[in-house]
Amino acid sequence: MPKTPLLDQVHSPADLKNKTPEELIAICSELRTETIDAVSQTGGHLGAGLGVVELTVAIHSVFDTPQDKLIFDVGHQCYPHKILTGRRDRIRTLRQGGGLSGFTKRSESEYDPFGAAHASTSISAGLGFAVAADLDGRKDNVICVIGDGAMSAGMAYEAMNNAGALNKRLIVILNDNDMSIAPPVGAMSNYLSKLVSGKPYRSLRKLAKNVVKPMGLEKPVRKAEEYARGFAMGGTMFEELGFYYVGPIDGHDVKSLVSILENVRDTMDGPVLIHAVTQKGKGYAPAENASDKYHGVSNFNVVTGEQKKAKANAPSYTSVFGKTLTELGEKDEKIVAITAAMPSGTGVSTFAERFPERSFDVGIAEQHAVTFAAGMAADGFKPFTAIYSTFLQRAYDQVVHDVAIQKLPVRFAIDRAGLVGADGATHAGSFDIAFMGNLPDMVCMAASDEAELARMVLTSLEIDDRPSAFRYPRGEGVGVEMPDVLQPLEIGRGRVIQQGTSIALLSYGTRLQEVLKAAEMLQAQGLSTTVADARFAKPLDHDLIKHLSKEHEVLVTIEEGAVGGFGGFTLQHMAQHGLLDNGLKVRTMTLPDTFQDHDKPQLMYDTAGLNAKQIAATAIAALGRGDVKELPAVAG
Ligand SMILES: Cc1ncc(C[n+]2csc(CCOP(=O)(O)OP(=O)(O)O)c2C)c(N)n1
Ligand SMILES: CC(=O)[C@@H](O)[C@H](O)COP(=O)(O)O
Ligand SMILES: [Mg+2]
Repeated sequence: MPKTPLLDQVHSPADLKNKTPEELIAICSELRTETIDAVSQTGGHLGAGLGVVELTVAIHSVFDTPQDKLIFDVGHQCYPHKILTGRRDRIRTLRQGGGLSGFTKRSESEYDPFGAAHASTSISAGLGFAVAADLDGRKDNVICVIGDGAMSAGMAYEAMNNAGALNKRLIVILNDNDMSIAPPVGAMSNYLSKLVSGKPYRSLRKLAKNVVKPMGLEKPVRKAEEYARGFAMGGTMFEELGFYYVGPIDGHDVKSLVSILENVRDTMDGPVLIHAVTQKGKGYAPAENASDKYHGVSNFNVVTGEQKKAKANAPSYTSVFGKTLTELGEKDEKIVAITAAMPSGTGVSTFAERFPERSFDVGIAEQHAVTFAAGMAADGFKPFTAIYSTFLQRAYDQVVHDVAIQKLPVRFAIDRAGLVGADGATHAGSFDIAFMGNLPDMVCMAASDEAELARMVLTSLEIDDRPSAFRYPRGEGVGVEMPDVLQPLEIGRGRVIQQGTSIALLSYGTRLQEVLKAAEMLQAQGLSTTVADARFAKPLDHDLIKHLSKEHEVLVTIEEGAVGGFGGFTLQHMAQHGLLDNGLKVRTMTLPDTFQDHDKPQLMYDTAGLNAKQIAATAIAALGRGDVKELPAVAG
């Protein structure tokens, strides 16, 4: 454990009050060391937190949190904040089962007034707090810390548009480190760079003049001054939106930060945007020098920065998607790939290396990504929109209104389907089976292994008269052999993997491996078991379902998705076609109807009851035969 004598005396933000600038600088240094040491043991998001150490210390020393509300956008940069707000003793449990969340979370601390993990929500939430305080007659300060990447999303502008009009007391700190997960993209990013490069950091003296004075002026005079100042600055978009713009300032100069924040706190009467320039990974050489600035890391050696990555036994699903799409792209010039700020996370980067002109990183803008794809599809292109399941939630109206209703052939590559582990409930890909499967004309597939995924990419390419989607999980494939020549799947046809007579296990997605293990357990009990891979949740394979229903005593569906998904679709079909009328025992195994906290995926699936033993136990319990020993429904 690093030596941190000053930080050891900080038990809550109150202990940061009345410190000298020199003491605050020393605390920042210790806080940085402590953050690095903790994440070296737990893994997690490191670069972003290192970039906001000074901001975090300055904010907590100036404002009265938790009465004043500090809202971190995304929340992946909040580890230093957790250390300062009474959670230091658990900081080495970050992202571990039962431990601290890797994001801000209301249930974890009163210092986390608003939970996050998806980007660009902070200004909206902050404005909500500001208005609530105002309506209650309280003078709380509300401080939102939002990154330049998160500033690319429409929600941030919707919020600023509203905030500028409402003119409430709201402080937005734009943490501009010129990085998203990948290098930031878009005109806004270029604009911020121009703002930063066009002016040296504003000195404290100049800022004092520019911040304190105008804020003390009467409103009409202040307006005139703002215009004049806007011209001097070249005019900032933020000012046009009704924010008082302060910056650019050095986000690592804790002394200046404290002065500026005090000024803003004591003089503002409307929305203020403080443009702080920071460095992602600041103060830790391996992070500063890494191309991804250590955005997300596994455990690592603090001295060398070397990350301890487990050896891969099979290619990841993401890489199989990226590689397959690139191969298909060689033969079909109409294929285009779209990512919303996750080029490497989705494997679109592989396609982009080969076809830069046909790849589009649109920034953190899932809604736009989907409608942008719809536009291209309407004009004869074949867009693959690769978005994590959890982030696709944000673009649901675009999926419905811009794609599905117009029956446009947008292909949705839904990565991170199912439970994702350490990122927890906010990132779980739980809902897409249900929310995509209930859309007319949508073709929905789930890969059970990496070879199946490759075939689904091709199948999706060939579906050119309506939208289609295929889902696959985070992490490694199963290690199956990849086909030399890809064959598309027949739409709406599943496959029987092993034929039995008593129990039918109908799997949708990568639980198939657990289902096969469950089948072995059942066979060992003398229960003849059929295993089928549904492949499609829409259209359902009616013949397969009929066969399974008619030829077995028990039918169990298994999926890595929330209630109302594949099992629900299957049950509804069976009910409407009389397949439930003859005593068949049906069980649907889904994720539980709860938001599951972070843990190792295998353990989360245990809690969800979706591992092999639990599948076998469910089938046996449904069978209800006295001569068959019931299995305990615990770890598979
Ligand atoms: C809606 C949504 N899309 C994508 C992501 C994935 N994501 C997490 S952090 C991040 C980059 C954020 O960049 P920025 O706001 O600049 O913060 P920094 O990491 O640079 O501090 C992205 C794209 C997300 N959390 N939410
Ligand atoms: C904070 C965030 O949303 C991302 O950084 C996310 O943690 C990435 O997850 P993967 O590691 O699955 O790409
Ligand atoms: Mg950034």
